[in-house]
Parts: sequence; structure tokens; C-alpha cells
Amino acid sequence: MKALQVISLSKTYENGNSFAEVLDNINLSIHPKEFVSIIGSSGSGKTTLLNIISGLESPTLGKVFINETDFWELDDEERTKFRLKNIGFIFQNYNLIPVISVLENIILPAKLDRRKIDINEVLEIAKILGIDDKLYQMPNLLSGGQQQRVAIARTLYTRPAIVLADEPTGNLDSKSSDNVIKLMKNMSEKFGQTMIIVTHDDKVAKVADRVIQIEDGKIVNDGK
Ligand SMILES: Nc1ncnc2c1ncn2[C@@H]1O[C@H](COP(=O)(O)OP(=O)(O)OP(=O)(O)O)[C@@H](O)[C@H]1O
Repeated sequence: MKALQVISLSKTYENGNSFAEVLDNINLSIHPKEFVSIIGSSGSGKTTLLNIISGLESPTLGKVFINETDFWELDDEERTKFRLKNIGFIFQNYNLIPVISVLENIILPAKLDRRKIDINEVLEIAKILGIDDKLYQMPNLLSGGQQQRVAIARTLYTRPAIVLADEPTGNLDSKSSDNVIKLMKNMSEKFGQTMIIVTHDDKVAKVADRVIQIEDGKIVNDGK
């Protein structure tokens, strides 16, 4: 079984009369529990690939299978439900809900999924990320790096089969980013989660099972 399979995926943006081919015939397969990092120059198409895998943007051509489900063949409602159950996304902008506390933000997706909340587990994750003293604050009172760690805690606590992260350590100091990487690696080993991380951070690439390199919308090295 594959956690993710991308087949002949292309993405072209059309602006008036001009076309930009941002992804060109991407083929990729990733196994459950793999900890994969995606690297490449700025503008090479990394975020676009992640957005298509996560359902935020549609492909121009090609297919995405997630846990053997043909993701883009689902209708909008099915795709939303499927995403909620299977995919976690750590965005570059944190998408925290401003009117509820940090704790409520972290546990919201699990609550929506009707999971019993284990407060000790939330605390354990928050401690490792150094935000355990912020749980009862509102997110907008936190620094950018702290908000980023709340978003990471939320995704990890939700425990989706696949975690997609776009520069999760981009806004963090070196100690916090070490902790984030270690935590993601541990969670992946403990719960069998597949982690796919777009990064410019050498440290992430170093602990990854596999490093995939994209240039000009093409995979130039699939790390195998
Ligand atoms: N909506 C859009 N319309 C037109 N072009 C776009 C659109 N979104 C992205 N692009 C272009 O697609 C290319 C790839 O962008 P993408 O954000 O995927 O790159 P990236 O590798 O993630 O870059 P970075 O490392 O800087 O975040 C860029 O040249 C960008 O300008």
C-alpha cells in the first residue's frame, strides 16, 4: 500500500494570454510512515505541489491517490470529508482561529472528529513545543514563531495519516526548530504517520528518510 501516489501531475496557470507551467509531469510515490522532505529553489513549484496534494488547488492534468483513493475524483463534499479524516496541513500562514484560545485551537479538529480529548497528550506536545504556558491565551497575543508552533501542535494532535508541512521551521529559532523536527519524527514513528515537509532547512533534510528535489516544476531527484 502507498500513502501517496502522484501520477503524471501537471499544473499550468493561465493569466490572460500567457501560460505558466508550474508543475510538469510529476510522478511520485510515498509509503506509509515515510518522513520525506521536498527541497528546491524558490519558485520551483514545491508549494503548488503540496497545495494540490492537500486539495487546496486542483491539478491541470494527472492524478493524486491518497491511501489508494483517487482524491480529485471525489466531489467537493467527499473531498472535504476525506481531507479532514486523512490529511493534516501545516500552512505557512498559521490559520489559527482568533476568537478561541490556543488550547481550543489545538483540539478543535479532534473534537470535530468526535475524538475523546486526552489533555495529557495535548500538554505533552505543547511542552515539547514550548507553548504549554500559552494554552489559555488568544492566538493573536503570541509571536509569529509561537503561532507557528500552535499550528504544528494542532496538526500533530489531530494525528492525520498524512501530514503536509510547508516550511514548518521557517519562522523558528534553531532550538525550537530542532524540537519541531524531533517531535515530527517521533510522532511519525509512534503513530505511523507519513510526513511530507517542504523546506529550505538542511536539518530537516538531514533527518528525512528521503529527500525529493524539484527544479522548474520537475522532479530532478526522487531520493530513491
Ligand atoms: N496563482 C498563480 N498564478 C500564476 N502563477 C503562480 C500562481 N501561484 C504560483 N505561481 C507561480 O508558480 C511558481 C511556483 O510557485 P510555488 O509557490 O509553488 O514555488 P515554491 O517552490 O514553493 O517557492 P518558495 O520556495 O519561494 O515558496 C512560481 O513561479 C509562482 O510565481
